[in-house]
Amino acid sequence: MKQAPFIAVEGPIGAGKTTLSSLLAEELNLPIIKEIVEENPFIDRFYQNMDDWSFQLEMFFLCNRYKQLEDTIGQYIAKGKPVISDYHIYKNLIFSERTLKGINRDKYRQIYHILTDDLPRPDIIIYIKADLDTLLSRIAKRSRSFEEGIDKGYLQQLIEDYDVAMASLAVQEPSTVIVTIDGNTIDFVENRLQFEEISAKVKELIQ
Ligand SMILES: Nc1ncnc2c1ncn2[C@@H]1O[C@H](COP(=O)(O)OP(=O)(O)OP(=O)(O)O)[C@@H](O)[C@H]1O
Ligand SMILES: Nc1nc(=O)c2ncn([C@H]3C[C@H](O)[C@@H](CO)O3)c2[nH]1
Repeated sequence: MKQAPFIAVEGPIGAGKTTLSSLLAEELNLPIIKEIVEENPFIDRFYQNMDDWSFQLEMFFLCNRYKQLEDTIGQYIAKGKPVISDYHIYKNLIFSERTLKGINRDKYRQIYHILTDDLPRPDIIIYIKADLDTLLSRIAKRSRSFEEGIDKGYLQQLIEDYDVAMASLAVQEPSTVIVTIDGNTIDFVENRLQFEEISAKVKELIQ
């Protein structure tokens, strides 16, 4: 593994990406890139009416993450500095393939590839897998107003989409190391020992 790895934490909604990446950033003394959530002007409306708001929402996420990734490249990756992010840019495609339809989906896919195909990809992906009940209880625990009443079918579909996407990334980007964590049984929030096992594994990979 190269000396200055680019690490991304991924998984479906509420899997614990921000929590785990923040803990790892602290433990490994890494700068962290977090996705923008609260400032998103479309997210409330999207959860109320996905058909009407998905294109605006997906484009907003894509533009934001593209800009963040450009900044991350300039500040860290191009300078050979390690960095951890609580998402992989590929998540745009995972969500948009599910929420968009027809011509909008085709156009979005093209824009996604134009913007991102030449950008560096993470060296390590930490993929947190969790089932529907676990995600629903974590989402409830976090208690964001716009996620109240989140559609279970949508969440279940995303769980499956993530599995397919990770398998496809393993083929598309064979040099990327994917570390899969069972978010149902591993409690990296309350159980220090379990967190340390994860951080030891990441340390081993980046040394
Ligand atoms: N493994 C875990 N064990 C116990 N609690 C957890 C675990 N992972 C996350 N949590 C809790 O679940 C909630 C959601 O976690 P977090 O916000 O990190 O998820 P996320 O994947 O970043 O969500 P989003 O997809 O919305 O960005 C938080 O309250 C967090 O403390
Ligand atoms: N549709 C859609 N596309 C995305 O790229 C995307 N990224 C995150 N989210 C949702 C999940 C959480 O509710 C909340 C915070 O992660 O925003 C997304 N929703």
